[in-house]
Amino acid sequence: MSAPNGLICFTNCLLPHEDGSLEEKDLWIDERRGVILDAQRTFFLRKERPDRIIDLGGNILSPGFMDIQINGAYGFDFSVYEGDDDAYRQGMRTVAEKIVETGVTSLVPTIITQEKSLYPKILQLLRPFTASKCATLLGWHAEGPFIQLAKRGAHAPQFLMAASEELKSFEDVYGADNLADKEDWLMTGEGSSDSIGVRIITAAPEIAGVIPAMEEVVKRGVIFSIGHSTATTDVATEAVRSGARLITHLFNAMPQLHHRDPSIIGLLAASPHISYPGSAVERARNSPLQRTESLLKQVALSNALHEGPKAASEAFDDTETPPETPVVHNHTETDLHLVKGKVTDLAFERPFYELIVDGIHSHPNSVRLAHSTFPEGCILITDAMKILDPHLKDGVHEWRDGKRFVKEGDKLYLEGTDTLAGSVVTLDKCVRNFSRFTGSSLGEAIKCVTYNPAKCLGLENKKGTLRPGADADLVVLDRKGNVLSTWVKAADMATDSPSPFTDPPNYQFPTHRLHRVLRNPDKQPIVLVACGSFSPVTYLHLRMFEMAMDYIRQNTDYEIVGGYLSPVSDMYKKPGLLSAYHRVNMCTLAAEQTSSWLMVDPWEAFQSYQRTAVVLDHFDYEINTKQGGVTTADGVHKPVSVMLLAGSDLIATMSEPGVWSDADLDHILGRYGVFIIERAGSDMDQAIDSLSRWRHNIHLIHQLIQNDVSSTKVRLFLRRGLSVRYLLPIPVVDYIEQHGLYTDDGSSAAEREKEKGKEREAGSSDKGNVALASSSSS
Ligand SMILES: Nc1ncnc2c1ncn2[C@@H]1O[C@H](COP(=O)(O)OP(=O)(O)OP(=O)(O)O)[C@@H](O)[C@H]1O
Ligand SMILES: NC(=O)c1ccc[n+]([C@@H]2O[C@H](COP(=O)(O)O)[C@@H](O)[C@H]2O)c1
Repeated sequence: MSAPNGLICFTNCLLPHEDGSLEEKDLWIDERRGVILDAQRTFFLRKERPDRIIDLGGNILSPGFMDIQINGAYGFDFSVYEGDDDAYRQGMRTVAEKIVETGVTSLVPTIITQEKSLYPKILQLLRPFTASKCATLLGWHAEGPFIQLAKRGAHAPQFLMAASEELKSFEDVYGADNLADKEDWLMTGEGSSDSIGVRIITAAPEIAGVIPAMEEVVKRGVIFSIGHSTATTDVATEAVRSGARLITHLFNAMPQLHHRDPSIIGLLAASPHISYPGSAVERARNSPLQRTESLLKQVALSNALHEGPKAASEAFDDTETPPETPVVHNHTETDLHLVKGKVTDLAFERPFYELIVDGIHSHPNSVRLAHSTFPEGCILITDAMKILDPHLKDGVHEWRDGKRFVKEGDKLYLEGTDTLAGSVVTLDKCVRNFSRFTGSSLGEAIKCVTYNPAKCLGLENKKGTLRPGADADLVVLDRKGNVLSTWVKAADMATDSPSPFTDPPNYQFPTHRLHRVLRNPDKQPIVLVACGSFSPVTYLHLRMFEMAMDYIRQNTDYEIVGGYLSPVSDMYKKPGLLSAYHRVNMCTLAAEQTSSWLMVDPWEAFQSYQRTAVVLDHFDYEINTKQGGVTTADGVHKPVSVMLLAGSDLIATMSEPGVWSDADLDHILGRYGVFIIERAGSDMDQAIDSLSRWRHNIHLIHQLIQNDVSSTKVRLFLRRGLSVRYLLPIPVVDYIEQHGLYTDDGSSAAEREKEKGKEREAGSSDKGNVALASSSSS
């Protein structure tokens, strides 16, 4: 028998291709590594078979959706930082956990114009974030403050500014660290190392200093997006030539299409005739920015003198007489096409553009106009505000700075104004709307929330795609485009499951030895959980808890309120693994008869294989959610920290490729933490070498009296008829004898071979003299 390989095959489904077509095909993923596999290689070359085959009943299996502009959701606003880092991180986590119900598996949190001093702090907190059962937060999108007053929408006018010192102004505002070169940027962050950091800045290119700063900022890996702007065609074109790659919420907060000066919107149909000689920065310094700058001054003056912010109407540019059509600059005379339908390839790379397809921010005709002009650049976004929550009712809601929003269906506006302020539409609804508004297929609509945004961000090998090696972020949709389930890095988010865990029949979480009241109210309560085969349980397994107890008492602020052995499921199929029934019985005898505080939880043992991250979630759920944690003698509730207890050999496997997924490691070591017991033959420092980013949550405990008893050696002794007394608790020895366990009977020849291989390894290692002892006695 072999250990489960974690392979899942989705079958009977339609897969979207990157060109927008749909094809009936299977998809293979690797649950342990959280990635998509090359089905041909896995099945035919590696001759692997899936552990699980999931029949999707003819539904669509799409890459997970990506939202590159979202201001908040589920009550949390990425733009509001109230001085508490933990509260902010918790808000990020809430959004990441809940947004998966809308099919979104990665997103770029967006902050609108802030008071200057807040940027460095918030952007630091918004470094990439991955955790189990959560969508990935890819980085940040900063909209403002270098934007056009006249097109500010809901941005606070007093915080808008010009970039008079060009690059320095950008560094002053966002923080030089946050604008560091992409190679350095993540090094100081707290995100996981496999994070792919995304930084987007929305700015108005006509604002003084923006274009001159742009080339350097773009060179450092930041995506530049044109938005909240009154840029003329010349200026907008200049911005793209200087590196702008995206247009922020097309049609909104920009001049409307004018045939003589189509401005930003016109970039979607950029003509091959557009061509400018000279350096981009020089051109920018001498370019016709004066017109827009003088408009900016006029508006600022009118604000100061008259009615305040409202004076700058969104439509003010429409009252301007459009200039003459700019002169065609391309003088090269080339042969013209003779073949119908052949179009000149543009040297000018048209920017991607965002569309809010809620039926409110843009008319369906406009959506269709944009998409049919440049389908490859189309990206759907929600631009959602913190009240985005598909379960929320219509009404008035608090925003910030004493302002309030009104939500009417998918429409959201500032109370007492007509100003649209972001949206409350979900991205899956945008996909459905888009398909209906444009008449495009569902596959083409999916492309606008998967492949197109991924390509814009340069992530098309990792996200928004079904390419082998990409993250297994997936959404199952019915043929109407409704989300049926969402997977992040191969983990099923089970969005519609009422309880997060499946319990075995008649299961009850053991609490009879859990201390409900802390002895010392100043300490933090902690529960230790040891996961393993326990085939059979040895004295060392039990001593691990005693060693941890001594260490915790002497070195930490924790107080242990419980300790649990959690035997692994039979599905783990490790050589020498006796049935869960016997392993749980032996652990129970050992705990109940030799310890005053240890318990055995059979939850993991009596069901299909559960990853350790999920097992820790289960303990957290039982102790903190269901039991409500513990209390102090004064009745104050305290949540209990759940921590893994493991030997250094187990922790060493965390650096082996393919055994633990990155998301699980982040969950186990980032969210929970571990106490590691030194084990002969497995160097502790080496074991945690690649886990340094979670070092604060990793505690190393040396064995002061070395004991290298292992279950493998015990099984070997039993097979040879040798005594195992004083290696295991006596009740366990008696149980083994009574039930005739660990003889060769009952296991297949193949299993016996594997087991013997393992025993040979154990015997020949310097861990002990099993081979010697057994050969001298046989
Ligand atoms: N002698 C030991 N020293 C330190 N840790 C140990 C020792 N024996 C077991 N452990 C730890 O106990 C936990 C449960 O281990 P497991 O049940 O797999 O025991 P094992 O003795 O390693 O089993 P096997 O020999 O079957 O591989 C693991 O975290 C393992 O590292
Ligand atoms: N990805 C995972 O969650 C993962 C990987 C390897 C081992 N484990 C756990 O480690 C424990 C001990 O495993 P071994 O008995 O193989 O040392 C088991 O409980 C097993 O479930 C978990």
